[in-house]
Amino acid sequence: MSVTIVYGSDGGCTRKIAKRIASQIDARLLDIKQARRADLQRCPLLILGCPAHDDGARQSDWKQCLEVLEDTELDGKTVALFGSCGRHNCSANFLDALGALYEIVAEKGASVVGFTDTEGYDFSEPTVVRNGRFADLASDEDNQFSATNARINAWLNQLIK
Ligand SMILES: Cc1cc2nc3c(=O)[nH]c(=O)nc-3n(C[C@H](O)[C@H](O)[C@H](O)COP(=O)(O)O)c2cc1C
Repeated sequence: MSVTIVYGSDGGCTRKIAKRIASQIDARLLDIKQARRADLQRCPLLILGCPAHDDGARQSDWKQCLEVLEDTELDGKTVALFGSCGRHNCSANFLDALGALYEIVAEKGASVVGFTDTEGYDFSEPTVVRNGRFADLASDEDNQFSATNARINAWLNQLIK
């Protein structure tokens, strides 16, 4: 299956996770700064990666380039989301950036796959929880980086199915 991973990253954590995911599946890797609508449009499985920055806001490149995603036809497409986040003083908005991306792709008719159990995470009010689970791969690179590989594998198993 053709897979495209589009990510944004300020500090490199999300890029690192994107590379780990790409190394396990046959995926094309694109920074959101370089992505064009056709890149997002032509793959059956689109994976979007975004860290939480500034009180749960989307990372800066995702803010600037969001129209690429907004202009893409996603009806009937399969989309998976992943994010890196953390910082002890951010637990109230842990993964909010992903919640906003989830809303955009779901409203455009995409089917979101790859959910993660919330057990073991430190958070209070995440907007990306759906039916009691994170609607994405949630990586806490600041506090729980040793758990990331196992979380990637469990999430990828759902996507590959
Ligand atoms: C300026 C700044 C603001 C952050 N704000 C949040 C936040 O609101 N919520 C959260 O869960 N994590 C927050 N974090 C933690 C980052 O999401 C985490 O370090 C992530 O791995 C960074 O990804 P990147 O290296 O790909 O940019 C923040 C980090 C920084 C540097």
